Amino acid sequence: MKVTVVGAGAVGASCAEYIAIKNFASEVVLVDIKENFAEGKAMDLMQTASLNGFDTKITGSTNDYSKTAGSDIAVITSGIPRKPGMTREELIGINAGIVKEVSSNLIKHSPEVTIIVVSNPMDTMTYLVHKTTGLPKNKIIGMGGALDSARFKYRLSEALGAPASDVDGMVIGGHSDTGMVPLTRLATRNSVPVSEFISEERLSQVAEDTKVGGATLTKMLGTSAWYAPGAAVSGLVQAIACDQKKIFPCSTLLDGEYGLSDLCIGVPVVLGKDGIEKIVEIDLSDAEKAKLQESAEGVKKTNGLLEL
Ligand SMILES: NC(=O)C1=CN([C@@H]2O[C@H](COP(=O)(O)OP(=O)(O)OC[C@H]3O[C@@H](n4cnc5c(N)ncnc54)[C@H](O)[C@@H]3O)[C@@H](O)[C@H]2O)C=CC1
Ligand SMILES: O=C([O-])CC(=O)C(=O)O
Repeated sequence: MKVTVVGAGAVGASCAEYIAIKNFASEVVLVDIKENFAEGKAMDLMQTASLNGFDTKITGSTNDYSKTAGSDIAVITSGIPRKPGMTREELIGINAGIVKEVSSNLIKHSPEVTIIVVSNPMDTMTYLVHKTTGLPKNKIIGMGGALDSARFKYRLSEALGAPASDVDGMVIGGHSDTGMVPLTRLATRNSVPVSEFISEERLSQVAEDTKVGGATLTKMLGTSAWYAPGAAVSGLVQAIACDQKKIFPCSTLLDGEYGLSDLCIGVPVVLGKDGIEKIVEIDLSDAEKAKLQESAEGVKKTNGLLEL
């Protein structure tokens, strides 16, 4: 299993590290445009192999895509992150050009690749990768919901005074400060609806804190987060590489599912060796449907800024 990670910055390197530590891939190739940067990150990570006990071979390349040839999975993290006070949508001007170029380069050398898109604004960048590569829709996956759901579980665990491992919950919709739809109605603590333990008011606060999870960290760190994003990407890569058939909310091209079409947005999907093997349509309440619809309108507005 060969995995390419484009962008050896904060998220790309974190993602490569988690993939290596989980020890399921034979090879990870890091690519960056900055001279010797990916090579340096790869060397630093390889020097953790004996310490962390993994056999994955990590190499780096300065924009030489021949080194990525035959990749099974590629992750696109190249592009600029936001600074405090910015929205993800404001990154489109620079990141669209980068994502377009990177995805074209990837498929030249790996025509069968499955691409996971991370660069923001992620739902729109995922749509752009469809338009650029023409890959089948099961092979293009946007990562946002896996991270947002992890943040939802973190906030739920805080509110419940319970470990995150005792909590389950999912966030669908666009990966934006206003577009996320945390499914509070379906969140559980060890199979018991969380509404049995906390008030509606507290649950609404959990949902609001979840939606601004990325912005909150950007304000604290001066740039956006990387540990949880890297871990979330590694979970998607592992599900595909190991054919796990796990459900994650991912941004995928919709064609009538949830009453939406011609956009990529976060909905639950089954991930396995063929990438997105199924889009799972769950019964949403009228209020949840309305929120998803509103979120989709936001994503479509951002898609409208693309020069296709
Ligand atoms: N979808 C999600 O849930 C998340 C998305 N992000 C997004 O991921 C992206 C990366 O974030 P960070 O790693 O924090 O940024 P970073 O600045 O640390 O790393 C980005 C890297 O991309 C490289 N790069 C730029 N243009 C390139 C090109 N044409 N080819 C190859 N490499 C290129 C840069 O040299 C840099 O090393 C941002 O757009 C950020 O908003 C970040 C966290 C979560
Ligand atoms: O907040 C950002 O800009 C980066 C991101 O998408 C996240 O951490 O959720």
